[in-house]
Amino acid sequence: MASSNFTSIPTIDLSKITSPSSKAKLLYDLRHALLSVGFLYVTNHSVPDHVIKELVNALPLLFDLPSFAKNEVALQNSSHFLGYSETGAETTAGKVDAREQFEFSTELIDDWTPENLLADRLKGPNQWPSAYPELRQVVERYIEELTRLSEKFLELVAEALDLPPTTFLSFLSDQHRLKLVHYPQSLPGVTDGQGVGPHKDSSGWWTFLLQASDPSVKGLQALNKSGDWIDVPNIPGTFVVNIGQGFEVVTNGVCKATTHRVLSGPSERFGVPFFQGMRRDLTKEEAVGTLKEHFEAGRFAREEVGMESQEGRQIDSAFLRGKYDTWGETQLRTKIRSHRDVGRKFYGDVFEKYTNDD
Ligand SMILES: O=C(O)CCC(=O)C(=O)O
Ligand SMILES: [Fe+2]
Repeated sequence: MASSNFTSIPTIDLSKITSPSSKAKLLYDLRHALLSVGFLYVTNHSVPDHVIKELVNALPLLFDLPSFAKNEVALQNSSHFLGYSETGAETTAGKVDAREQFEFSTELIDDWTPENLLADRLKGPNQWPSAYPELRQVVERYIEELTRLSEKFLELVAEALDLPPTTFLSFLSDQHRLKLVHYPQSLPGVTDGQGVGPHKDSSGWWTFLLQASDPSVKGLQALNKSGDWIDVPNIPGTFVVNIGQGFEVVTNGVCKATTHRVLSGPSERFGVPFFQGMRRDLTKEEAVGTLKEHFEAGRFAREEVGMESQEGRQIDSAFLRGKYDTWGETQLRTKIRSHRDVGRKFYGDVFEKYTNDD
């Protein structure tokens, strides 16, 4: 296997599933990507072209809507953290991100009552902008396709890690989240501004990112194990796939969530991350304990596994450090810390606790 210190991102061709010999090669390559990189591209992923194109075409129209049309679906209205947040409303790694975004999820009803887990309040309906009625169908179709792809992918991941294909499916949530993100072009004279700061994805299992601008538009970078930032170029026909913090926990740190960031640049950029969700009621005990023996058994005990750069190690991972009991609570904490106005409005009882627990 190649060195862990990656300088480019591997590509996994999902059409190789069809024959046993090419599938063996796919699983071998995937295992390397999982253990040593944490970032990969998938090609031949079977998501229909037209589903992707319709979404890509919708993005400039959506972000061109006047402010009042965007703010009609403001994230501040939603105890589920679903809706529009304007540039300046989000911070990562202590700095303001230069991006605006619409956050959607699997369409669910809000049936939360105070007797339920507080984190179950994250579950609820989307807000759809009335100025763009066609958007709902486009987004729902895309979420449906990505839900399917991400489940199929999770089965391959299990096989690549010597586990039965369905191993990870029981950890899945009923709610997956999708963000439509717009990074405005940076101001003249400003180079390498923060589109989104260094982070590991905290929404769950795996992220499937569509880089939705022209391939000449750069910005996304992943941190390798020596602490160098590696460009993740936009390759047409692919999704960028990366490990989230939940998966890092369940694999006992054998598969690390890779730290990444987006730099803003001279051209505007669109990105569409799909975050495959993890059960909100999953406890740390269950997450770490279920596959502990498998991941500690020595089969992954190569020098580079589990290694991480200094900068990567410093990324906040509250669930891993055992601060809160459930995955859902950790996710709620992250959301409240990123969107403090929503936190104050809907989660006043826990706001101080979650924002002052460093
Ligand atoms: O826009 C991108 O390319 C990446 C966005 C991202 O990493 C995130 O929102 O978690
Ligand atoms: Fe991310």
